[in-house]
Amino acid sequence: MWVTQLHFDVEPQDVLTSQSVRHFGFVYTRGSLTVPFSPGSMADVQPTPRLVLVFSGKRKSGKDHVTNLLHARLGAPLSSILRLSAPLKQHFAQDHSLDLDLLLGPGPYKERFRSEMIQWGEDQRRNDPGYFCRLATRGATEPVWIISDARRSTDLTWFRTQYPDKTRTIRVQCSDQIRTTRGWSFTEGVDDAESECGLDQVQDWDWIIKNEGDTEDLERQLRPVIDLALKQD
Ligand SMILES: Nc1ncnc2c1ncn2[C@@H]1O[C@H](COP(=O)(O)OP(=O)(O)O)[C@@H](O)[C@H]1O
Ligand SMILES: C[C@@](O)(CCOP(=O)(O)OP(=O)(O)O)CC(=O)O
Repeated sequence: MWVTQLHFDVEPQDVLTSQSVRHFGFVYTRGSLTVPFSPGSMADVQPTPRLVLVFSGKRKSGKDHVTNLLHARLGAPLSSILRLSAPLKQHFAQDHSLDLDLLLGPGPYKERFRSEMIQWGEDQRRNDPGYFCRLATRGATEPVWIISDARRSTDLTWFRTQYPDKTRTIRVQCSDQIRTTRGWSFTEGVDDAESECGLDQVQDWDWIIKNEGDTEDLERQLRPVIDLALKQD
């Protein structure tokens, strides 16, 4: 087997906790990583998408609904949905013996653990604000990335720093009344915390999508996003 030396500008903790590295044998010395050279191990190199669509919005605004619709319109070979909360939930489910599928779904199960997950995620981000961005995107090979759930300005900064010419930001909005019909109720410590309010002051969204329930209207609003994604292919 060939062996190649790659230099990474990372800390040991970063490498040792990454999912992809767990899948491949390696020898790590500070600042460099020796990886068995195989097509699989190339997934470890930070990939370069052609377009990064970063969505955000308050809970029950419909981020998953809107990004699922966009993904359906663009198709799987062109795009993939990447959730920043997925690696967070995966770690959290493992540590606390929880049902990962239910945590990932839209139902009430995840709400029972939301505060704790926020806390746990913030502890990880304190050392490394890009931790979940990097884990969520690692190994993604599709040209168009649909990031479904930015929540903090550090999330936007991470994508804009990594992919300055490729990142576009989209805010999903709807009234609190409609969010309530979707199961939302105000929870202290969640709806007034950074997880939900961290991007409230942002003004320079590339698009704002009003997701108030009308599918035709939603499709119309997504048109310029879809056109951009298709044009870049
Ligand atoms: N435009 C819509 N039409 C019908 N149902 C919707 C629409 N937007 C969201 N929903 C539903 O509302 C619930 C919350 O939406 P979701 O996409 O999970 O929100 P978020 O990811 O922002 O928390 C889900 O059950 C979803 O199917
Ligand atoms: C701990 C979280 O990652 C949980 C996010 O879960 P979801 O992304 O499922 O939430 P909504 O879709 O907005 O309802 C939040 C965070 O602050 O990181």
